[in-house]
Amino acid sequence: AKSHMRSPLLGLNGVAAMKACYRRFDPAAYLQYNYTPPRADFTRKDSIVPWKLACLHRAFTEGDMSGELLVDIGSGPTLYQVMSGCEVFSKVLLTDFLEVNRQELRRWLQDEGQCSLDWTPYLQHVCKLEGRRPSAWTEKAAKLRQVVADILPIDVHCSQPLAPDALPLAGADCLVSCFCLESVSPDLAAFTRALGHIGKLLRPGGHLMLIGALGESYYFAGPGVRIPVVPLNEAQVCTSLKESGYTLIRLEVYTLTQDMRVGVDDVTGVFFVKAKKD
Ligand SMILES: C[S@@+](CC[C@H](N)C(=O)[O-])C[C@H]1O[C@@H](n2cnc3c(N)ncnc32)[C@H](O)[C@@H]1O
Ligand SMILES: O=S(=O)(c1ccc2c(c1)CN[C@@H](CF)C2)N1CCSCC1
Repeated sequence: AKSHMRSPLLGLNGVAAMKACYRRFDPAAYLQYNYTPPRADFTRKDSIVPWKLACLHRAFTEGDMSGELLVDIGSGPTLYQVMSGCEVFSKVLLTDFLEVNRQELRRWLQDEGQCSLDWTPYLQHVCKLEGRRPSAWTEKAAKLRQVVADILPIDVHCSQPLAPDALPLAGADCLVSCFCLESVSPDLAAFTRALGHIGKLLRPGGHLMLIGALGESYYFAGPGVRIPVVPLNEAQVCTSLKESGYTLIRLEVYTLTQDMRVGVDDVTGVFFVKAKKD
């Protein structure tokens, strides 16, 4: 009977249970679910991709950024999140908890082919935002391959998420993190703690670009791979930022249209935060 079917995750603490879920994360499926149409439809003005890429472009190019080192926290198998930043920072570090994701990134960066997703439309769109002709995407791809210095293991639940020698003593000049913290934390307290842990990687006065899901309680990272998510609202995001030593510069919210709700998760909105470390 069902009753004796105890979940193998029971008995683990919340963080350990989340880590057990991630052992089944399927990069190719994840990319297919989230980074192809209808969610990634460049022909539609109201699609979420143009909105997110525009938020990142504006945040990186409005003139208040300085320094050399940008670190992407929980990169996963995706690169869109550093396509604007790679023109502003001379060194970019990508990070993820899973080797399968680090491998996916390495495959693209070493241009070995067999990538799970073609990032060209994303590169072309960011070129357009920069006032360049879309055919400059090959130069942007080369720039990205040139500035990404490494792809490192990370665990945002550790008080020191990266290896001790991964960053210069002063820390990173800028962090970007997309759909990571709320997707890897068992509850709001763990989300806020993780925000504090990554804050320690950032120099005072450095910027954090945080993108994440609002109102999401689960998502699928492969067929039958259901991963729990901390459902957040805007107020909780703002409170967690303040509690973790950041000053909010801007919060923007995108509410997903009905046709963007494709069954791979129950996300209702996406937030974009630009903040500064106190
Ligand atoms: C929902 S995906 C986000 C991927 C990508 N940043 C994006 O924008 O789509 C969450 C990522 O967090 C990673 N992750 C899981 N546990 C983690 C942990 N404890 N610390 C840091 N990253 C973790 C996963 O491997 C996965 O790549
Ligand atoms: O905002 S998305 O639709 C998106 C992208 C990624 C995710 C979600 C939503 C919601 N579930 C998250 C689970 F962690 C992952 N988007 C997909 C197209 S490109 C820009 C990002």
